[in-house]
Amino acid sequence: MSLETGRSAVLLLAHGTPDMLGEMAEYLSKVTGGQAMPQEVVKELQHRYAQIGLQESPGLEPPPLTKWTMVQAHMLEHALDAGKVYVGMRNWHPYIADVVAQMRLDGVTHIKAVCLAPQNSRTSVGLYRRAVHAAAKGMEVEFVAGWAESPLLAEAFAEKLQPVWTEACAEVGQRVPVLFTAHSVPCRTIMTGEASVAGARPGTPVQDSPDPYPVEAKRTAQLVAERMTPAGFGDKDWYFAFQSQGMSGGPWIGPTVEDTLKAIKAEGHVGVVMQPVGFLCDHVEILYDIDIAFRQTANELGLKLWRAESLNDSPVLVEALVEVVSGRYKATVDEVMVPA
Ligand SMILES: C=CC1=C(C)c2cc3[nH]c(cc4nc(cc5[nH]c(cc1n2)c(C)c5CCC(=O)O)C(CCC(=O)O)=C4C)c(C)c3C=C
Ligand SMILES: [Fe+2]
Ligand SMILES: [Fe+2]
Repeated sequence: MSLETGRSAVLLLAHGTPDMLGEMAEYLSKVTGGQAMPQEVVKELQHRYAQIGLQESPGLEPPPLTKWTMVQAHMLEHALDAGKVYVGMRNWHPYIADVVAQMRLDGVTHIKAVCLAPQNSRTSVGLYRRAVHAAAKGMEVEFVAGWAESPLLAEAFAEKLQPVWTEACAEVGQRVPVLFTAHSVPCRTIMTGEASVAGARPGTPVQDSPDPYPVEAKRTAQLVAERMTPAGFGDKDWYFAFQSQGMSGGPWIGPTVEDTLKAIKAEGHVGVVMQPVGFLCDHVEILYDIDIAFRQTANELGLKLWRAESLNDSPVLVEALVEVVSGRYKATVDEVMVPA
C-alpha cells in the first residue's frame, strides 16, 4: 500500500527510556516536565531498571522499549512501502524535536503522527501532541489522538492472550480470570473545571471536558475479551485495573492491581492472567511492575500469576497501525493544523 502524498511521512511517538542507569535522574526530569525527583525515587527506579537488565554503561542491545519501538517502526515502514517511518520519543533520545527537525531537512511537509499509546489521555497523548506542535512550526500536522477501538489492535492482544489463558486454565483445572490493565493517571487529570488543575503545576489549563482515557482503556479490554474463545468467555471472566500509580503525590485513579488481586482471591480463584492493554511493547511497567512486583503480591495472596506476552513484533499490531495510518480505521484524529 502507499501513502497519498509524496511529502507526507509517518511519525511514531513513544515514551522513551534511558540507555543506562546513570541517566535516570535526567530522564525522570524529562518525564516530570523539568521537576527533579527526590533522590530516593531515582534510586528506586534505578533498582527496578537494573532488575530488568539496564546497566551502568550502554548494553550491546538497546533497552526493550527502544528496541521494540524501532522494530515496530521498521515493520510498519516495510508494510506501508511509502518511504521512511520516523520515531520520536518524548523523554529520551531520539527526541521528538530532533526527529521533526530531521523530517524537515528530509523535505517532509506533512506529518502523520501516531502515538504508540492507543488510548487518548491528557497525560500521555496530550504531552506528545504538545511536543510535536512545538517542533513542527510551519509543517502540516495530522495528529492521531486515539485508536483504542481498532479491531486489529484488539485482535493482536487476543492472539497473545488466548494461549496463555488456555494454558493457565488447563494447569489449574478451572477457569482463571483475566486482569486487563492500563497505566493509572492522577485523578485531577481526568477531572473538569477547577478540579482539573487543583494541585497541578502553574500554567496547566482548566479542562472543560472529561478525559476519555479511562473509558477508552476499558473499551480496548472489552474488545479483546469479545475475541476470546470459547464464545462463553464473558463479563465474569475478566477484571480491569489501573496499574503503576506514580510516585508524584496526590491520588491516582484505580482500582489498583493490588486491590483487584485481593478481590480475585476473595472470589475463590487460585490464579490470574494479566494483560496490560495500554502498552504495545515490553518496558519497566511490564517487566518489573507485573513480572516481579505484582507476581510477588499475587503469590503472597496464594494466586499464581501468568502474563500475556507483549505485542512487541506482532504482525497483527503492524496491520492495525497500517489501518490507522491509511485511514481505513477511523481513529480519533485532530483537525489538520499548521503550528505557528
Ligand atoms: C496514560 C498515562 C501514562 C502512560 C501510558 C504512561 C506510560 C509510561 N510511563 C513510563 C515511565 C514513567 N512514568 C512516570 C510518571 C508518570 N507517568 C504518567 C502517565 C503515564 N505513563 C504520569 C501522569 C506520571 C507522573 C509524571 C509527573 O509529572 O510526575 C515515571 C516517573 C516515576 C513515577 O512517577 O512512576 C516513569 C519512570 C513508561 C516507561 C511508560 C510506557 C512506555
Ligand atoms: Fe508514565
Ligand atoms: Fe509509570
